[in-house]
Amino acid sequence: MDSFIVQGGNRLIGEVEISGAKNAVLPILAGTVLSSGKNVIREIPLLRDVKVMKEVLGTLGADVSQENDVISVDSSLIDSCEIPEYLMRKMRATIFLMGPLLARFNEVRISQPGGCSIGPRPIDLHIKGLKALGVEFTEGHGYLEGKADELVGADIHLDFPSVGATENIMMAATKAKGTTIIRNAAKEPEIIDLQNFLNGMGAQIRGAGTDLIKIKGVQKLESIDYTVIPDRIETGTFMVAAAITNGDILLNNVIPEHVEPIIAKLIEAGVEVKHNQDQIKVTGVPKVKAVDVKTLPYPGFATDMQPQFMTMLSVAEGTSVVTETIFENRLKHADELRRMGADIRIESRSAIINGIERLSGSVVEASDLRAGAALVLAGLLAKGETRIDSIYHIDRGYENLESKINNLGGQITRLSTTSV
Ligand SMILES: CC(=O)N[C@H]1[C@@H](OP(=O)(O)OP(=O)(O)OC[C@H]2O[C@@H](n3ccc(=O)[nH]c3=O)[C@H](O)[C@@H]2O)O[C@H](CO)[C@@H](O)[C@@H]1O
Ligand SMILES: C=C(OP(=O)(O)O)C(=O)O
Repeated sequence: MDSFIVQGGNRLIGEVEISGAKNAVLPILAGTVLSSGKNVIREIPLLRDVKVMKEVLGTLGADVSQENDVISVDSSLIDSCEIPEYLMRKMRATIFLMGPLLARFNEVRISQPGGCSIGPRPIDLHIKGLKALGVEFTEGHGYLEGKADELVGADIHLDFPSVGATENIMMAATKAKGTTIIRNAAKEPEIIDLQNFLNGMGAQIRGAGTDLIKIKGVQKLESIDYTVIPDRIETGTFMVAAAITNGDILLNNVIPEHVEPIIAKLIEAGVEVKHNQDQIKVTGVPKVKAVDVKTLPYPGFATDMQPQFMTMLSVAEGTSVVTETIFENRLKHADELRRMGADIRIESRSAIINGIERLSGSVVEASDLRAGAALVLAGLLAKGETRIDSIYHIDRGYENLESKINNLGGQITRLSTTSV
């Protein structure tokens, strides 16, 4: 397993190009199963999760090829509706295949998906929605099988605006008979991107981005050439990097509207943020001010930015409270930040953070993707050297993180297992 060695203390200054969004590209790649032709998806970020998705599509029978940031998926030869257990457990996003496979074959065979250790991540809302469309599920020997004579549109109320359940139901309903309505749907920008992608294939979906999505079933979906949106979490991570290193970073290829809650919190913390249509400039300050953060479904503050903010607030002026409401166990990075000297106390789902002068370099472990990103940020502002182990989590969701940071004047090196 690789590790990062980060030398702290450098100001990050310059320009960075934001990659395509992991959370948009994964359901979109799964959605290519819905057509029977050659699909081209552009601005693909080079991530471990994308590699896994390509492998899954290949196992189903698709012909998948990649040149730089463009992936072609010829889904005409897909002839299987079963995902092997070893692939299912590699990441959470394998679950996105459930809707498209059901739409295409009226059948699917999967096991529980894997993913970061941030608390239990049930799939009951996905199942409940798909059942409403007429799918019957049976479970046994670690596998879950779904079958339907045909998918029929339904009126579905989600108990919680789950991103994945909204996307799975949207994809399953594209070819269902009649109209499906999803109420209390998730409103994340990646859902709008999925709607745009599916409508480009000929689907009839309206309402993504609001809490009511209407899907009128169609008989056939065509292949498509589609470019995914930029990653708002990578964007936010670099914004925090500028803020905490007293840096000055111009972020290119961004959609400022998607990071409004992050911009608002940074400004509240005393950081200067300016933007035009597709660029954001963040200028840090010697010391940020304490702010309280509570994660909520979009357009609330993203849970995927909570760990990075915890790093920032660990050196803020004053006391901050960070409350995680989306995932049950997503405060583990507090333990690692404490190893670096942070003063953080956990009370239930909140972290009470007394800002200290400076973190100190240490050996820490990434427990999940964003915890890993938070530790990289911590290493950048710490005194001395920080070693971050288990960075395979970070590779799931950040394209070339070390070279992007080094280009801005940071100092990160990757050590492979043999040299650690
Ligand atoms: C690939 C992808 O897009 N991942 C994102 C997606 O994950 P994901 O789609 O898994 O997140 P959800 O919105 O579904 O989960 C939010 C909450 O709902 C619960 N839940 C979800 C489904 C279900 O059937 N039952 C249930 O109880 C989860 O346990 C969690 O507590 O949205 C999360 C919340 O913004 C982000 O952190 C992830 O980065
Ligand atoms: C939790 C995350 O992703 P996933 O849902 O793919 O595990 C994340 O991106 O922070």
